[in-house]
Amino acid sequence: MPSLPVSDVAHSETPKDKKEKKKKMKNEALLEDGVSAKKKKDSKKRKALDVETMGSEDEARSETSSELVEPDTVKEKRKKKKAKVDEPEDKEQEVEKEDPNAISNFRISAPLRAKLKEKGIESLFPIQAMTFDTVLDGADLVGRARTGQGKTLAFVLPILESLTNGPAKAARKSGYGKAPCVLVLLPTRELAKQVFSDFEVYGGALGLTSCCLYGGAPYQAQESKLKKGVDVVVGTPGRIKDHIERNNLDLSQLKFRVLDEADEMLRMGFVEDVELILGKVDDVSKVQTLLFSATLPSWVKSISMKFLKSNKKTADLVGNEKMKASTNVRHIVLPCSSAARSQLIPDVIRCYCNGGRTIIFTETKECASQLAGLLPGARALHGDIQQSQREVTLAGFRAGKFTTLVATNVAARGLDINDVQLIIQCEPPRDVEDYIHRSGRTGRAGNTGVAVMLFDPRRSNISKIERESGVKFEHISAPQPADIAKAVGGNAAKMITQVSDDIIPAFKSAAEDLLNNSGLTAVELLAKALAKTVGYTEIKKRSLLASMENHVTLLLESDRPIYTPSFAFGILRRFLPQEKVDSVKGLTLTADGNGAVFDVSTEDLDTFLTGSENADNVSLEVVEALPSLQEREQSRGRFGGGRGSGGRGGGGNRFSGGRSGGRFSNDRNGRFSNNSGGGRGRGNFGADRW
Ligand SMILES: Nc1ncnc2c1ncn2[C@@H]1O[C@H](COP(=O)(O)OP(=O)(O)OP(=O)(O)O)[C@@H](O)[C@H]1O
Repeated sequence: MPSLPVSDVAHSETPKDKKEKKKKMKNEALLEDGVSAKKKKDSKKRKALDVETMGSEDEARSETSSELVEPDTVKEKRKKKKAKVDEPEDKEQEVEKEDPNAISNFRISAPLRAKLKEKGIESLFPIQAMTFDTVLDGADLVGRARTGQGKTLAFVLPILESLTNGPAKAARKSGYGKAPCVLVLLPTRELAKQVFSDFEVYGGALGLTSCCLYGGAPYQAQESKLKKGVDVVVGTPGRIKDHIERNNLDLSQLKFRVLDEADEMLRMGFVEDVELILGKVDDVSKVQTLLFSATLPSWVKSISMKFLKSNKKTADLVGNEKMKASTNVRHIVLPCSSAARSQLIPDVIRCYCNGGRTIIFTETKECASQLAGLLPGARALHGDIQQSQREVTLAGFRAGKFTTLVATNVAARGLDINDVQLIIQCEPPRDVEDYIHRSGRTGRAGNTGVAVMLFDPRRSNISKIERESGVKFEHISAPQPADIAKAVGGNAAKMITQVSDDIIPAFKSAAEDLLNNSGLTAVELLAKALAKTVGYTEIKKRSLLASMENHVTLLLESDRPIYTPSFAFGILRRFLPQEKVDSVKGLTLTADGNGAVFDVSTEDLDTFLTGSENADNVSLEVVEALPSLQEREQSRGRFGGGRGSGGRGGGGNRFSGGRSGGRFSNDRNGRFSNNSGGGRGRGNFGADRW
């Protein structure tokens, strides 16, 4: 474990000092689970960087795999080795003294250091600092850190150094037609392109060449790059396998293989392709294998034993920490029926996106297309969209040409897009890993963000995700007009004050007419102008339960506990005609077992309230905030849904943790099979979902 104390600055602070200090504090705050937390939790030293037992206890005993530890001497050793790379400049020495993670403290050569600085990177993030020497010195590695904490550079930097100044240098071939020495496998095309671009930028600084091989793009350009020869190949398993089978790709010279987002790649059914690709290396002892992800379910750890050497190292910045999702993200849940989603989402964006970008995740491709069509200015990204269009869409989103992307899980993993402030999940995902990765598209590299998950209280169960991700969800209800006005009013005012004064004369007489003839005060008129500026011209009251427009939420209580929905409906029938009882939406029991809440149309509100006044021992009132509600699992289990007290059987598939359909499953022996029955898993796996 690296010993990375951060010393205080004793001398009087220069502006540069202040900048460094600020950055350092930011990183410490961001990575409190990693490095600075260590300082705080001296007594619990091993908690933050916990050792992951690889496979079963027996397996672990038979292995020599170990967690990363950094004895005191390593830092000195690192300094000596670094001195061989080149001499530090004076100012670098200063930084080095202050910040043990400063890039000048690592064996990073001058051109790479310059490139990092050009990109604003002056010190390594904890996962990078922790694994740099290990990878450079030749070990296999399993690395886990939360989303957005820099896992990509954790493998890119030491690999590049190894190839140019380290152990792999001697073996590296050069010249026309050279076979690659690095192979990086990723689950999606978009992610492959992103990682490729890091290799291009940083590898380019060291004279190394890279290419990206992914499906949906023409073969020819990829073939000609391979023919010319490259140092690094990044790609998706299916296309890489195709190139191997076409004899375009020679893996005999490989020095590094990287499985990024390893669990997703294997879960998607790429396991056969991955095995075939990794099996192309004759002498495994000469190749280093690195495996990274923010989530490493136990079955991935088992499979890693097959691909990685027995003396592999593990760097786990999540470990046994309860919180597996990003700690920089505000995790929120909001009840909403599927019918109300498209009306609600624009207001959620208004309230929470803070002027930045939003990614909305849907469960199916069809939903993504439909929703993108309904939201002004939004575009869809999913597997049925042609690759060339996918690239245009993502490039447009990155460039800020539009600010709302509606995507399937194809965008859930790894994508690093600047200024994504808000993630909306239209319903709880099937797996906790999906939740962790989707919400991790915001709150990256020290920034903060908001992840809002919509759920239908009658259908979804969020407690499994809460339990397994360690997230404590903040419960909110649909933004009401006052919330929206508050959230966007400031923006609107800013937009108005930014309009040039030169424009005033042209509109002055129209403004005077309005003021004189509208019957409204100047403030009232200005309020209208502000609302119009941000496109909000109607007051729409929403229900709290299903977030439906022109509906309100009522709480029903009686002199007896309400244990079942049918009991609640029975009470309503005592004072309402059947057609009104049938119009009730989303009836859900309260957690205390004493009441039920439901939505009714504002038109029917009077009928309901008057009816209840005439009924004995019944109380009915409009609620402004939702009480705690029973979850589906709880109400069925306790009060007779016929699924047993665990609430997990039968239709519990969605949250059962079992992997349905063509998903990857593992049996007790740690052997893996793709239930879809052969073929490339991706095509068979959840065809409507990606
Ligand atoms: N040392 C560093 N200093 C500043 N920024 C960094 C550093 N390392 C990486 N970054 C930036 O942090 C962001 C997140 O990095 P990266 O995409 O590698 O995260 P990740 O851990 O792989 O996330 P995910 O699990 O979502 O794939 C990127 O924009 C990257 O450029």
